[in-house]
Amino acid sequence: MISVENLTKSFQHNGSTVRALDGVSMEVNPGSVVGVVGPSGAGKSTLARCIALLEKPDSGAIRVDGTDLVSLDGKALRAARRQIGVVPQGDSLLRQRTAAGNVALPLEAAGIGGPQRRQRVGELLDLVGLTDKASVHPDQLSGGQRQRIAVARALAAKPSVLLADEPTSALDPTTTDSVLTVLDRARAELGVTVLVVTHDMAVVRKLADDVAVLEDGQVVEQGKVLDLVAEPASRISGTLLPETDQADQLRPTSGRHDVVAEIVLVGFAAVGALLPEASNRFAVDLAILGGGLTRLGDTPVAKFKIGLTGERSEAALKWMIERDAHVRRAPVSVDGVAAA
Ligand SMILES: Nc1ncnc2c1ncn2[C@@H]1O[C@H](COP(=O)(O)OP(=O)(O)OP(=O)(O)O)[C@@H](O)[C@H]1O
Repeated sequence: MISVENLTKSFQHNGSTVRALDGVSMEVNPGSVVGVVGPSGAGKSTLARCIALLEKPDSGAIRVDGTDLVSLDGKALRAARRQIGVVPQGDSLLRQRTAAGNVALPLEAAGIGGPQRRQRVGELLDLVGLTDKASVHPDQLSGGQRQRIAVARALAAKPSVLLADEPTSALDPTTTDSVLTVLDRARAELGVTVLVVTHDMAVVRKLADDVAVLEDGQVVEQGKVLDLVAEPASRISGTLLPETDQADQLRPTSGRHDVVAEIVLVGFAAVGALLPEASNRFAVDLAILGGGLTRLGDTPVAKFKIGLTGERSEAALKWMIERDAHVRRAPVSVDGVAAA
């Protein structure tokens, strides 16, 4: 478990103080993929650099299994750094070295030689799906392939945490997917905890179990992605789920309903069965007025604006809430007609 506690970090810039981290606390569960998101300048990279022990915070603690890494120096600090593999922002491979040579770098630094090194490099190239590119130089690789080699290099010293700073920036969606697949494999096959700093919500959508949203150096939201999307007021919900109002514009004839509500359904069972079952069980007509279905990781998640018509509409809605549907009521006007 990594626990970041009340981290602060300021920089002097043109005579003024920039507070890059302003009391950041977060918990990272072992073996999870955590997305750190937020606008440009929010402090994401500074947080990543502090966790990677490349930057010393002004105050606060970074505990890994109870040990505060901020207080370490010398040999203990170098040993702690090896526990954290870093995929730096941008193109970080050495041009004059082959793909295999780049992956081998941390092993050389650790004094691992000969057959052991060759075997480990082979395993890592296999993990990132680039065995056939072992003797190719970075210039002959695509942007996505270069990033996958950077991931392999970051994993070479068998770290327990992999930290990737904007690993998919400047990549097209297909190439982004290939890099995300590699990060997912690192977690699944090596049990590595993955922390991804990104401004790209597609990364959170496809990969992250947990997310922390940074703004002006502070964490303004954090938690499990599937929990946060169910909270209507969460920022994550607003960005990751289909927009119900926009879809409404395509369907202007929402008409009169006894109850109008916005509903979030998480998981196959809820998405597939809850609405038809409620309609049947309570003999209500159920219209979908907007919204849609998406996937977060492997989990289907739906957000619909629904209109219920029939005497037992309220009971149907209550029944769905009891079965873990997350419901927000639409404003209802005085004559009982739901405002569209
Ligand atoms: N070495 C530095 N010297 C001076 N200011 C810095 C330094 N590093 C970061 N900052 C400032 O700290 C703030 C946070 O920067 P940081 O790079 O951590 O944000 P970010 O969320 O990663 O942004 P981006 O998405 O644009 O990379 C910004 O105002 C930035 O200008």
